[in-house]
Amino acid sequence: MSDKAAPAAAAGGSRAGMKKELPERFRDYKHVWVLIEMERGVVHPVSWELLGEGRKLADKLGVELAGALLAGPGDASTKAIEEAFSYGADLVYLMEDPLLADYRNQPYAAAMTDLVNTFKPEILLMGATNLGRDLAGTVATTLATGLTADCTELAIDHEGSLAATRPTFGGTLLCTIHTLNFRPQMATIRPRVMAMPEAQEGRTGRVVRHSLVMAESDIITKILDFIPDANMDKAQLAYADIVVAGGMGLGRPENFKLVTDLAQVLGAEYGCSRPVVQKGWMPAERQIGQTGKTIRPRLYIAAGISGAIQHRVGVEGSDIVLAINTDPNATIFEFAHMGIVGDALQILPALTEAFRRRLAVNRLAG
Ligand SMILES: Cc1cc2nc3c(=O)[nH]c(=O)nc-3n(C[C@H](O)[C@H](O)[C@H](O)COP(=O)(O)OP(=O)(O)OC[C@H]3O[C@@H](n4cnc5c(N)ncnc54)[C@H](O)[C@@H]3O)c2cc1C
Repeated sequence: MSDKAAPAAAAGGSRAGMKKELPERFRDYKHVWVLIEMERGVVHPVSWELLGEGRKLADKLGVELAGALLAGPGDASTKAIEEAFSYGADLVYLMEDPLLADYRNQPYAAAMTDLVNTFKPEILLMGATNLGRDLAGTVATTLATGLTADCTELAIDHEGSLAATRPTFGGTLLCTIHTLNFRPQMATIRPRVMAMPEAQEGRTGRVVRHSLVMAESDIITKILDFIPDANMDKAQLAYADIVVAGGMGLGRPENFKLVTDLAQVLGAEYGCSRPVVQKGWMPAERQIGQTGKTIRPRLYIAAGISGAIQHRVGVEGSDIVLAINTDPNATIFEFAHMGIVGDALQILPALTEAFRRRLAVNRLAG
């Protein structure tokens, strides 16, 4: 690692093979950037997912991939930087300042805007998290650039523009927005939509330090206290190893206890399909699918869920999908890895009991 500034462009000839020549005013804009979102020393995993995706975009453009890390002094930045390199970053732009220790829109937006104006990223990606959504809007407005929010897919089109896909009209359509005429081209991306990249141990890169020019007296918000986030379970659902979900096939709200019982025995998170939320049987943060959470667990158990496309897009990154459905022709069996044709009201409690016994035996066996 070094504190030297980055070279002007990556080796490999930038924009090779792209059809459109860039306007003169865009010539200085290089690199694909990802915000490494860190709060209280903990990096949000969406940052690594975006570095994995950013790597593909940067390779397509023939430019470098950078992480932008805003942190308070001693916020475990060294570990975060090493991880960023291992997940594909060539360099990390680091701003360390006491004003960046905890997220506040004003200093974070000032820091990000200054970094962008100084180092000119071509593409800037952030997670569609609470922090990312709040920050990206302010940064895009300040920079007078376009922002495609809540994306589910990213690509580089034949002109070398970012092509960012997101649901629109309440999820009834997917639209792809091409942002060739903006710099930086900004997008927020939903957690878990992109696969987690393989870490390459020992991979290293450069660190470029930059200072924040701001005083506490410039900031209109003050942090008085921290209150635990009542919605933390949302994040846990998206990143859970095992998820058990129920759909309309469960018939009545009381029957969702069969889902939560199995989830509890397996140490899993639980979720549901959209009509279940619309009926008020489960809270909205438990909805899985195109207009809910995207999940990528090792095991997804779907009980009484038909497998409509809007549900499927939220679960198809799961390693194993186990479907329980009375209808042998249900769509979910087209993409499930394992299926049980039968009544979920009987099968769920049977699975819960079987797992309970097995886990008890395992515990006794040490
Ligand atoms: C714009 C838009 C966005 C959407 N976004 C989402 C989204 O994010 N997530 C989402 O899930 N949906 C979403 N939907 C809705 C989606 O199209 C489906 O309507 C929904 O997924 C169906 O939910 P379901 O499978 O629970 O219910 P149903 O389609 O009613 O399916 C119930 C299933 O249960 C089975 N069944 C019945 N009884 C039993 C039993 N005793 N045991 C086992 N199986 C049984 C049936 O055979 C059937 O397959 C969206 C729709 C639109 C238009």
